[in-house]
Amino acid sequence: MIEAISVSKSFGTLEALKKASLKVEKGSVYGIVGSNGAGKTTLLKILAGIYQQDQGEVRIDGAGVFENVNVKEKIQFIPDALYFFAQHSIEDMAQYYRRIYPTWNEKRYQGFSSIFQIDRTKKVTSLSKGMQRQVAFWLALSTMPEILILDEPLDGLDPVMRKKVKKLIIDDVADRELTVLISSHNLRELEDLCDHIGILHKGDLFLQRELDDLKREIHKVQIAFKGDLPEAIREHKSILYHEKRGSVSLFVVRGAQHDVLQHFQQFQPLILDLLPLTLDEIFIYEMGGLGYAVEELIAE
Ligand SMILES: Nc1ncnc2c1ncn2[C@@H]1O[C@H](COP(=O)(O)OP(=O)(O)OP(=O)(O)O)[C@@H](O)[C@H]1O
Repeated sequence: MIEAISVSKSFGTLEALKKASLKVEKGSVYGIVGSNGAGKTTLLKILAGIYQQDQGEVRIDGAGVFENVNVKEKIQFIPDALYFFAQHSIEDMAQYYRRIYPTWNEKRYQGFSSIFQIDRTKKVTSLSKGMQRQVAFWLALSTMPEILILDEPLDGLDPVMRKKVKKLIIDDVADRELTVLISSHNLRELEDLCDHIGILHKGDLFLQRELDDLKREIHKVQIAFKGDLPEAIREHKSILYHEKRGSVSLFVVRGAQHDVLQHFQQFQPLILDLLPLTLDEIFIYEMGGLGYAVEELIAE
């Protein structure tokens, strides 16, 4: 289990992370989303034990992570900017990992060669960006990690490899309760993988929910009337967005489905549709509440 309790981190005068708290249960997949510069990488690096927090506590299975070798052996962190030793082939890197990780699984490493299909004698730094990312997953998953921390993990992978890597992660979560923390701007992808979502903005982890709850709590309403839109319809306290498209009005409203329906039905519309939002849309509307301009970003 990963726990962060009121964790803060500054770089000079910049507060990159402000009292962030989160809990990722064993076997759970937690996605961090946020605007550029929100503090996602900073948070992941603290949880992976690469940066030390200024304040607060970080615990992996109850123990501190910074400079704690026993804990770090259980964690694999794949950063957004990958690093490999300049002259090392894949096999040399594997040898390095074999020496460091007592949990290294040789059978798995050999077996993955049919998935990744890259010549193991090749120098890693001579490979393409996407191939280097494949190597990062190949090595990381061969150590049988208990915790996987991924920063923009699928960036640069082709669609087939994305699918294969996602399957490897999902299988490890199902088969051996791998705990995963992922940051990504690709919300469509997070939607496939995550059961929990946290939204970070300017160092503040301001919203955390189970993905299913998040989706249940916010709705897109398409509504049309014979005449004009009744003025009182806008009085629902949790309307996040409203737009008129011809004779149809679109509302994004936070609240329980039953309450939202009841509010709109009382005006006896000609058409009333309640639609689910994608994670992309939820992110855009929630960020809109924080002053981000949403109008030009609205998904259909
Ligand atoms: N080593 C560092 N030294 C100084 N400032 C830093 C350092 N690392 C991050 N920052 C600053 O901290 C803030 C958060 O950066 P971070 O990389 O964590 O954001 P992010 O959410 O991962 O962004 P992105 O989505 O753009 O990758 C930014 O303002 C960044 O400039």
